[in-house]
Amino acid sequence: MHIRFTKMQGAGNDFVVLDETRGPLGLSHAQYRWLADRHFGVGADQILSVRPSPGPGLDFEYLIHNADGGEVEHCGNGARCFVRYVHDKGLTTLNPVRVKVKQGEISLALNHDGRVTVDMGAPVFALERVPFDASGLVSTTMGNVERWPLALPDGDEALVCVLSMGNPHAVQLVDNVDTAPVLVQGPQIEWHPRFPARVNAGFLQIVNRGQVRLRVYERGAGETLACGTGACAAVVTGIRLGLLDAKVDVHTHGGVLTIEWVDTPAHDAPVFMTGPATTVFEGEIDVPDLD
Ligand SMILES: N[C@H](CCC[C@H](N)C(=O)O)C(=O)O
Repeated sequence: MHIRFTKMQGAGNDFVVLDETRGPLGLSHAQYRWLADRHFGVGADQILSVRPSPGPGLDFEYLIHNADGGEVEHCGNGARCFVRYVHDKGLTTLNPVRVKVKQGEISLALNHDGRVTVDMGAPVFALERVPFDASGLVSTTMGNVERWPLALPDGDEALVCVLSMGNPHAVQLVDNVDTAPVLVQGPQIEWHPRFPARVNAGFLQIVNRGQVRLRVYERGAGETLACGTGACAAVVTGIRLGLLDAKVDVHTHGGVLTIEWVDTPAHDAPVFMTGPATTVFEGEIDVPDLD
């Protein structure tokens, strides 16, 4: 299948963006995996599909597939690239743009400084909605959030806060992201049996109440240079731990994301993320028939 695509990146998290507004391409999971492959395909952390509005009050639908081919609920850096794409391609002049994602609806706005602000929706802490199996575990509480001891191989343990930003996240505090065991614990946490849908593993270093450093080992993609939903999950966690203020700059290997969240008694206020979105190149490619 011959397809056109746009390569984009948001804080180094990179994407192949497909225009499916005239109809779905009908790609298989194996073909998504091939497109994301950095040796045999184009190379990307995720594949984003732009689809027409599914109904009233919505301007577009947005599908996300991880590099491993699996479809997921949400992608924050991808959302910023999405709104840049639909404006640059002349698919809309609306600003903000209301978009249907698997997990719900989000609002995306292009700012005058070229950055993009996304209403990422509210975090979800109900364990069954992450989902996280806490059976038999005893949590400890810090600030007003529970931390769960995850048993890892070789007697290791990670103390994680779990939440959903539409997609699942497990966030732990580390002294220094540069020396944190991201590439060892990352896959161990991603595939931990207590996460039946797997999970994105965040490693959060608090610099001060307005600055953090973050590395994320992403479900279905491995460590990425930045993770938008991961940045939201990390800041929400830090605020609930009592360690962060309501507006935080998240320093990732790929750039800086600004996250804003005002905690309320119900902890259900929306999270706002602002950051860059850049088109790298346009291309076309023959995708092999793969089931
Ligand atoms: N790997 C994530 C999806 C992409 C999230 C990330 N790229 C972002 O910017 O939020 C998951 O499986 O839930």
